[in-house]
Amino acid sequence: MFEKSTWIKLPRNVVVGHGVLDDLGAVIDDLAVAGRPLVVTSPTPNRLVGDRVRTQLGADPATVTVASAGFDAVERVVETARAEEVTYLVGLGGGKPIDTAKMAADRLGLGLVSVPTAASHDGIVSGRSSIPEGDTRHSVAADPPLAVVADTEVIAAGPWELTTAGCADIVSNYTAVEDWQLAYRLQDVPYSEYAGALSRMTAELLVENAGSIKEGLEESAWVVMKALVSSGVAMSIAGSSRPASGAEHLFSHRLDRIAPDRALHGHQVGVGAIIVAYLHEGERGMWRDIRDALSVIGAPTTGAELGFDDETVIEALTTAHRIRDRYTILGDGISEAAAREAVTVTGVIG
Ligand SMILES: NC(=O)C1=CN([C@@H]2O[C@H](COP(=O)(O)OP(=O)(O)OC[C@H]3O[C@@H](n4cnc5c(N)ncnc54)[C@H](OP(=O)(O)O)[C@@H]3O)[C@@H](O)[C@H]2O)C=CC1
Ligand SMILES: O=C(CO)COP(=O)(O)O
Ligand SMILES: [Zn+2]
Repeated sequence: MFEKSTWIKLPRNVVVGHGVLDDLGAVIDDLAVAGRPLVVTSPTPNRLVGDRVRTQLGADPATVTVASAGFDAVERVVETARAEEVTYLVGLGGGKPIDTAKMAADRLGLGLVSVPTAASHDGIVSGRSSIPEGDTRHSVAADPPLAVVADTEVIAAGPWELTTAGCADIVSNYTAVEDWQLAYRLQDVPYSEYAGALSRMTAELLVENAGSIKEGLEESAWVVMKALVSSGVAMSIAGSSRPASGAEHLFSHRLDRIAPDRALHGHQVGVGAIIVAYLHEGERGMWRDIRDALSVIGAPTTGAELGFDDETVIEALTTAHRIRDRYTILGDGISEAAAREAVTVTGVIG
């Protein structure tokens, strides 16, 4: 029995490769979003490639530079877009400017072109926007970018830790799907076989190929970008972040509340995925494969590597279920003893 219609929103053009920044003008022509753009960027990406992007966008496009994310930055973009009478936005950089632009584009009812300079998490391609503000850290629905132009030469030249964070965000899809299936079985949460299978396959491929993802190899940026796109598509099919966000994301959002910006999103959810895989499957489960894949890539596998002491890790794990109304293996909360055992056995603390 069909209860409702499904509206799957996806990017129309996804261009990933060496030097594709120079194809941005052609990609935008193909989208037929004629008119005046507003570039939303942050200091480093603007310095690195801002002029190269602007030269392809016609006469002297306006630019908003976002130094830190928040609703005030979204408001600044909205006001500038209205004042400049722009017809589409270009988000240039990591998650901070791209998500700011995504939320502003949604408010304005305008299209967004995403030009990531870092493959740091799947928000750079997805229909989810996450603006850190007050106690809210998790994403909300937003239209996905009309197009994604990801230049692997630019991304590979950036800090390797941003790419390892993107890898870890993908690896965490494994436990996200486990949690989603659990919620389906125990709580009748709607589950999409297509989105679940795509998301799990994306995580498994990355775990299997972890050995070939290496610093200094541009191909690694290409592999990770494709996986991030795949994860974004899974979320679009699901119409929620469920395929890519379970208890490991709740744990990360809780860490963000305790200490914003101490560690990268992807690194936190990667460590969360080790713990959550153990909670799901016990000693003989997937947690070792997840830990080993993260370790081979060079992503953190312990609380200390994230910059958190043992007690903070346990506090985050025992309170993570309060972050949002999303059923996971954490249920209504796990005991301190269970949390301590999970993080000790997996080597996340100690
Ligand atoms: N929509 C979603 O599902 C999600 C959204 N998010 C959001 O994304 C944001 C975090 O994303 P993240 O990408 O980590 O953050 P940033 O956009 O802040 O980028 C991380 C750092 O990398 C720098 N940088 C970016 N590109 C390059 C490059 N090519 N070379 C050198 N440095 C570079 C930035 O410089 P500078 O400081 O100059 O900007 C910044 O210091 C948060 O605001 C968060 O809320 C996070 C997870 C999921
Ligand atoms: O980061 C995400 C998926 O990787 C989005 O998840 P949240 O909805 O938990 O913010
Ligand atoms: Zn994530």
